[in-house]
Amino acid sequence: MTQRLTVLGSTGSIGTSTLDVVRRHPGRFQVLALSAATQVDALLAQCAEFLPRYAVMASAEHARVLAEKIQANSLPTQVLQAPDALEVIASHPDVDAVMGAIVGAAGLAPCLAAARAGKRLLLANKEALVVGGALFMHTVRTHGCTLLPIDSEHSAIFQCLPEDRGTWAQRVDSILLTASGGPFRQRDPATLAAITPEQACAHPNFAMGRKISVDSATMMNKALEVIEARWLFDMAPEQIKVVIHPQQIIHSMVQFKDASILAQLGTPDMRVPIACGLAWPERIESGAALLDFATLAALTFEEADAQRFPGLHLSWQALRAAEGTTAVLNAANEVAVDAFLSRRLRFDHIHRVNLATLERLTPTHTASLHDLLALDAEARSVAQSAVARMAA
Ligand SMILES: NC(=O)C1=CN([C@@H]2O[C@H](COP(=O)(O)OP(=O)(O)OC[C@H]3O[C@@H](n4cnc5c(N)ncnc54)[C@H](OP(=O)(O)O)[C@@H]3O)[C@@H](O)[C@H]2O)C=CC1
Ligand SMILES: CC(=O)[C@@H](O)[C@H](O)COP(=O)(O)O
Ligand SMILES: [Mn+2]
Repeated sequence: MTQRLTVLGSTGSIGTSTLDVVRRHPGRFQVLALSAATQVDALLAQCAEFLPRYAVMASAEHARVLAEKIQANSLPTQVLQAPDALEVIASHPDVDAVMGAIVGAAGLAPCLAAARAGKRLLLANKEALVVGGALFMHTVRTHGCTLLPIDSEHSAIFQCLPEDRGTWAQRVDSILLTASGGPFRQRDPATLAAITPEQACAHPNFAMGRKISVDSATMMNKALEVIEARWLFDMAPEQIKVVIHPQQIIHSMVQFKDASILAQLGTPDMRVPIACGLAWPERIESGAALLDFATLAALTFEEADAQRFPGLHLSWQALRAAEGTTAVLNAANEVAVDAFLSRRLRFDHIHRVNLATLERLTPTHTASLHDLLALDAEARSVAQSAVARMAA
């Protein structure tokens, strides 16, 4: 049966890869809704190709421009813009599956809406779990949502874990998240102050959005992924380990109680976990190249250097601190990365902003979406002040 799809963040790296997989399977998927923030012409082109019923832009001005162009091109798509338009397309009764590919905490409310509506939710937006993990997983469990991880490491773990979730506690010892180490894995830490956004965004294996690329360079991406794994797989913080594997052929591993390890391998191409999530439990062609073991170079592993990547350990610390501390860390990091990308903050000061924000703010209320969004806003304000102090 045709799967009717909403793609949140369709103009981004994950969004366009999702539509590339969809394009390869005519008749299997129907795109019901798409969303973007700023790229009007890219969304217009997607509307012309996939003819969705709805398109959402994040701001009224962008929505107005898109609506004019949709009309000028005689397309059938209705443009929506309202604070809750993303939630509307994420929970629409005619939608079967939602791809959560918005970057940052902005994706939390629509992903939660999809979970609350019991959708099949393909989750790339790791920040949604970092901000709202407990509430998010409670909503998934109580509303019949099928949650499928899209982040490559978590898709790998999902594929390696036994299907019967009830047996994990007896069978699984730990999770081994692999990390590339980013573009500065071998760079002298003393030279990190002069890093430019262009250098930081040059990921060794994946072409991704700018925010996650900077996170990979600081290894804050792996810190967010440790927190994401804690919630997705209900593991204690000490059961989640990180190992650098620069080639990113092994996408992550599960270590069992008997010392056996299962790993998932493949070409580093996000269309693989996306196709896996779109079709699960079936398997469909993704467009990715097959791994050629005859020409594959050595697979190597190393420990992350705490001096070069001081942010990595904040994940375990935040998970052990008061609930909501991971939301504070996420907000601080979003503010700091944005300041770095707009050349208002040094690369090596991203960690200092994160630390300063964590030191200033102890969360108290985290039970509802409203609480979490208020905490997110407060942490952003504290982090902005830290950025201003460091830039002065
Ligand atoms: N890229 C990758 O390979 C991977 C990404 N992820 C995760 O997937 C998510 C998306 O990453 P990626 O595709 O790289 O990011 P991109 O920056 O490439 O794309 C983000 C998408 O979200 C939209 N968007 C941005 N801000 C807002 C907002 N405030 N409200 C609504 N929409 C918004 C953008 O619209 P517009 O472009 O129109 O401005 C775009 O469509 C992130 O959480 C990331 O960590 C996980 C694993 C791998
Ligand atoms: C493709 C993906 O899932 C990204 O999270 C990517 O793996 C980044 O990896 P590193 O953060 O290890 O560089
Ligand atoms: Mn990842």
